Amino acid sequence: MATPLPEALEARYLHDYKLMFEFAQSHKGEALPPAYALCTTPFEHLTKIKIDNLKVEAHHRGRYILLRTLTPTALVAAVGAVVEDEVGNVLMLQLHNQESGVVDGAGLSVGQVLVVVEPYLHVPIDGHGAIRVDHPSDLRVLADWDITVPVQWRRQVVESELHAMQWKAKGNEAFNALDSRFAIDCYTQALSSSPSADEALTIKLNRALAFLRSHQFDAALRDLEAIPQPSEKALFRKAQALYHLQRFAESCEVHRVLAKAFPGNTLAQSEFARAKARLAEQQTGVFPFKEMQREVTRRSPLLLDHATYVGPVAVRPTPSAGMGLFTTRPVKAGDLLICEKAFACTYMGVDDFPKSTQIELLRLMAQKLLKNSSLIPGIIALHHVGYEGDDVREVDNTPVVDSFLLERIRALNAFGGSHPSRREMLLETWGSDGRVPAKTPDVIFAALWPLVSRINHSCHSNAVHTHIGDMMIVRAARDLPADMEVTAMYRSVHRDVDCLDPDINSTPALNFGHWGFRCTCILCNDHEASPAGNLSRRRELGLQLGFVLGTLADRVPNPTKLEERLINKIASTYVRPAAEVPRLALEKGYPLLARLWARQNNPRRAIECAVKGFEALGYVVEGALPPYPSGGGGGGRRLRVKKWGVVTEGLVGCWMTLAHSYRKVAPALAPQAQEFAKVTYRIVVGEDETFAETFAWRADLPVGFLSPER
Ligand SMILES: C[S@@+](CC[C@H](N)C(=O)[O-])C[C@H]1O[C@@H](n2cnc3c(N)ncnc32)[C@H](O)[C@@H]1O
Repeated sequence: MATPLPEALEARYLHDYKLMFEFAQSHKGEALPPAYALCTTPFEHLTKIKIDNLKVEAHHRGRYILLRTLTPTALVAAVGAVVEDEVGNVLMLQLHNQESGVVDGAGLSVGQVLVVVEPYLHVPIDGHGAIRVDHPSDLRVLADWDITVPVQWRRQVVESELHAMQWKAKGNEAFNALDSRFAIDCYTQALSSSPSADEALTIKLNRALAFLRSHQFDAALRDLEAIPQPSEKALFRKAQALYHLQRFAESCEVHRVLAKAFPGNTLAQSEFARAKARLAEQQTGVFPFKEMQREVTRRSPLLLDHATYVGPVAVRPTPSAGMGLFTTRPVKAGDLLICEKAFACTYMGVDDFPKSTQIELLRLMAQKLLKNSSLIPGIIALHHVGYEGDDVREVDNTPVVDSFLLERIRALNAFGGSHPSRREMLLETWGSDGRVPAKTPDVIFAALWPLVSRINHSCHSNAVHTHIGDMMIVRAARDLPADMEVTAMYRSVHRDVDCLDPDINSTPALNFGHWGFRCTCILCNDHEASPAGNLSRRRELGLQLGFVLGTLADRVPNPTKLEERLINKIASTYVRPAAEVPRLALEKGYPLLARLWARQNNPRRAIECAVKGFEALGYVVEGALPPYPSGGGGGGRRLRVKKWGVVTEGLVGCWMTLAHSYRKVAPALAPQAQEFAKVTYRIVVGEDETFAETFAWRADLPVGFLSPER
């Protein structure tokens, strides 16, 4: 018989429950404990231990502890619950990286029986002690009928002789009550209660649906593939499982069979269309970018339903930076190299506890892998120098994954950020004058894009990654030959004023410590070779220029000699030519001056400044400066970027200013300049489908849209 929780202890539980929240507060933001191995010993070889025998900060290898929750689980920093052992000793349980069923909503209910294998009693310096479970597979949530559950802890009477179909009915009931975990347990019990062949098929079909709902797509497929002559439902569910595993070609194959056999299934038709759309994206790299941009201003969380496209790139070893990404054929500036759906992605409000996105991302990664072990090899192969972990994939016939290994992978490979890339670009071009979509929420995201994570860093990168929701887009930032290593910028150290301060004991190149490398790009090398006096002067003048330009931008433009003098002084702090070492300190100066001259109706000065702006960032632009052919036809004059420099958000507006000014003095060059604005926009925003609508706004301004026909 089930025993109720002892009433006499109620007051104490309440006290402990309160304690739990205090405990959670004291663990908030606590770093991970030292890495420890997950339990790889089969359960049958473990022996039981009680709370009283646990030693502080010890991992009790070869042991397990049987616990019952006295409170519901609650999520504060980690998931916590008060638990007791069989003799009524009480302790906190602190769970990490567990599935949503444990984390969300009601979590684990009161009276749930659990096993923690090889328990670890962790006592942080200033906090309360707890059995801490970092590896999700070290926690086993027991079904009521599990033989390990003591009789007095059983919550319901389970007749030992239920028939398969009675278990199935129980499973259906749980499924309808949205308890997928319990439903799966019941169906599994049904399958081991000697069902007839036909009954087994129905049970598997039902269990597959419960697996689908709890995102266990591998397990759903296993059940469905065991059905010899798949029914309409079986085919539909199989197509769904394959879709969610991003196996779109196979999903379409199954849909084709389904459509032929059951042409009247309209839901299947629309799902088939969805799978075909994903397959087309995967194969062609053509995405509905405009719609995606619209979606991310409307939706939260910003998770999009799209495929991953791998363009002309491949992962290969590099001479000194581990693996890297290389082009497989020549590409042009702006070409799409990758458009990747995140493996896992989490968003939080900017005011949330800053570490929580990282903690949640780790949990999502762990859960996705545990639920779909076919994905484990691809993720654990990612860069993780510094922690090896055990290479055990399965214990007691259940997939396992080392949380500390995943944490290392997260730390070295995941990206985080705030604004969507388009918003960054809009802010850069228009400032905060209302052009930024008002509804775009301020969020912090953290996500893992496994293929993009193979790209190594360079401060002068030849590719740019941008994102729309959880889709990461990588485009070439200059023309690249075949077999060239693709690089991207992890962190913009050369724009960070603090990094440029020679008095502070940091140089840009050293700012990659967390990733374990020292950057040797041309910018970092030049920075280290530059006299300290030049660097401090550059920083000081840069701050002055920022201030002057900031005030100018807000009022009626009136460029003066002051800005030009400051810009020239900054230029003189660089020793090597800009075509070799781009001058990032001048990133904003010339483009803004160009814009101001254009507003002053002085196109020639505007063109001069815009071109200087490109040159300062390492560009070699041909055909841009006078003399221009007379007669307005342009005489076949071509504007040509002979060499691309650093691609920045601000340069889109600079190209538009150039186009605006050409309209007055060399009209044939205007559309050409605008085309370069579009390529630059494509690189820094990820797509150019929203280019026209962005620049149609305030067409009268020097950075407004020009050609009415576009
Ligand atoms: C996101 S991973 C990049 C892919 C990684 N090279 C791999 O083997 O999968 C980041 C790691 O790559 C290496 N790395 C990235 N950029 C580098 C650079 N410029 N120089 C040396 N190592 C670099 C560092 O070990 C860094 O921790």
